[in-house]
Amino acid sequence: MHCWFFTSQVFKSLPGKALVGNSRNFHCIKPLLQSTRHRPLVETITTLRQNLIKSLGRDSVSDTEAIRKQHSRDEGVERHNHLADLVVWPKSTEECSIIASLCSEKKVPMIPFGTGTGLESGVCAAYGGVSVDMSKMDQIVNFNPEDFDVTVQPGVTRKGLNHFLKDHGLWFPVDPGADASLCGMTATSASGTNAVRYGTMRENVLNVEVVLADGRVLHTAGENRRSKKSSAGFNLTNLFVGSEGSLGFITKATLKIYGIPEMMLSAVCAFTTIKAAVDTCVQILQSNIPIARIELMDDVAMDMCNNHNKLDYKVAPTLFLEFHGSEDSVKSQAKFAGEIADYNGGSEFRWAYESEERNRLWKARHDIYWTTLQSNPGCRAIITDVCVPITRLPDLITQTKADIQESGIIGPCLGHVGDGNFHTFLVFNPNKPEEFKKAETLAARMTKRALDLNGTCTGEHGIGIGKMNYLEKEMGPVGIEMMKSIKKTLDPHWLMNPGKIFLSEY
Ligand SMILES: Cc1cc2c(cc1C)N(C[C@H](O)[C@H](O)[C@H](O)COP(=O)(O)OP(=O)(O)OC[C@H]1O[C@@H](n3cnc4c(N)ncnc43)[C@H](O)[C@@H]1O)c1[nH]c(=O)[nH]c(=O)c1N2
Ligand SMILES: CCCCCCC(=O)C(=O)O
Ligand SMILES: [Mn+2]
Repeated sequence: MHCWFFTSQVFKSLPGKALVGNSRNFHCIKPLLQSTRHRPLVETITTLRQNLIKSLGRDSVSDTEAIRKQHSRDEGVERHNHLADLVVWPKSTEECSIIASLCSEKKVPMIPFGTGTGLESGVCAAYGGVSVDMSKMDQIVNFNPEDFDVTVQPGVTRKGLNHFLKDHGLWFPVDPGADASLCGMTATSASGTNAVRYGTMRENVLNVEVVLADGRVLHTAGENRRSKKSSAGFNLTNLFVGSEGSLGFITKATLKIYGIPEMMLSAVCAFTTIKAAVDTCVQILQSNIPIARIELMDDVAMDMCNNHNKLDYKVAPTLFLEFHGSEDSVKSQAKFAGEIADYNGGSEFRWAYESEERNRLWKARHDIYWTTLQSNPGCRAIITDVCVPITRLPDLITQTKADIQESGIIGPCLGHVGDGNFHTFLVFNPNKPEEFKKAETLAARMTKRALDLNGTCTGEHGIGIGKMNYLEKEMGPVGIEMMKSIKKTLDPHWLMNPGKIFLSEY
């Protein structure tokens, strides 16, 4: 198996089991957890496997290498190739609780697995252990259309839920580009293009059921509670939003849902400079137009988007906008936004009412990562995800663009400018370490800039392994210490998804 990894330092093989697989230029993109943790011993895994089969049935447990590989990485750039020792599929909260108890008894790591569309290596098996694939728990367990809430198990994806909801004139608007599991989206505090109007997962999760590392079951807002708001004690629900599998298994999520708007109007508008485009975004938001989504794609992204999708948009910094509401309200919102765009030199406005045309436009935006890779065959990309206060965005993106242009690296800038959150895809050839080094340096410089501008290293993709280094700077020592003391309370043996989020254990 040819696999390649990159390092700013030579990979430190972990104590315990030898690394699986041979590879040229074997490196690791980030220093793994500096810990004395060992992978589980073979005999421990053998006994655990027998106990799991006894409890769950043979069809719910696998140690096949191909299945372990499939569960040991996500859609982000590869950071190492350690494999989970086992993969299990719980069919209920009770079975998930049994898995947690059996693994805890043997002190074996557990990694919740949703649909593997994460980007920061959140599901990879840094220290072996058991990958717990939640996909067989795939029911919509409680639907209250009149109260605008629904409760789903972890195998339900966002498109699956919307397919169910649409016949009721309802939808769930948080829309990462992938068809991710809703509990995985909860675990990474995911977001998407609709966040400007509808918020992120953080604002749309009312309650979660969690199986803790020792098998206990927790309902973070109280069992079956689904009020839109509550001030009853600590907000345990939001403790698990963004926990990235490090605090427990999310086995149910109660979500806010919304009426499908009477009308959705999309528009595309080109600008002469990135600054003009982003200034337009800031002014639209400051004018309090209740815009649903506003996304930026720079000239590099537009060029690849046109070529890949046979489109003919202007190759220039472009805003993708969408307005939701009654026909009158949508038209007046669009008119006002159009005037602001004109003021900033916007041109080539193209409107789309029909869902087919709108979906085509937004698919081009959602698929831009794959478009970038397919436009640069054989390459990979470091994906950045900084988020800053909206007024800081124009300068940050302009400086980032200048750095990328100076570096010679291909690096489209795009994303959720309505939230102050944007991405670059810093493309590099895996056989040219100097390109990787440039991409990594650009990512580090951009992230430092965002942190210096009172922002964050990750607006929506989470920390995983990819951003462990940045979290320490972002949160400071007391913040990290507080997070670890919470983790120690919930997972005293550090068994839930070890090797992620923190550079060191307790
Ligand atoms: C093409 C494309 C486009 C996008 C994105 C990906 C891709 C491939 N993403 C990233 C990704 O879709 C997002 O991080 C999802 O929340 C991941 O959900 P999965 O179910 O795939 O989780 P996945 O299986 O990848 O796991 C992610 C993390 O959550 C944990 N986890 C998963 N299920 C859990 C459960 N039931 N209980 C506890 N922990 C659990 C895992 O342990 C891991 O740490 C994204 N993201 C975004 O926010 N905005 C965006 O716009 C996009 N766009
Ligand atoms: C497969 C990687 C997707 C890159 C970034 C996805 C995202 O957050 C977005 O497009 O927005
Ligand atoms: Mn995004």
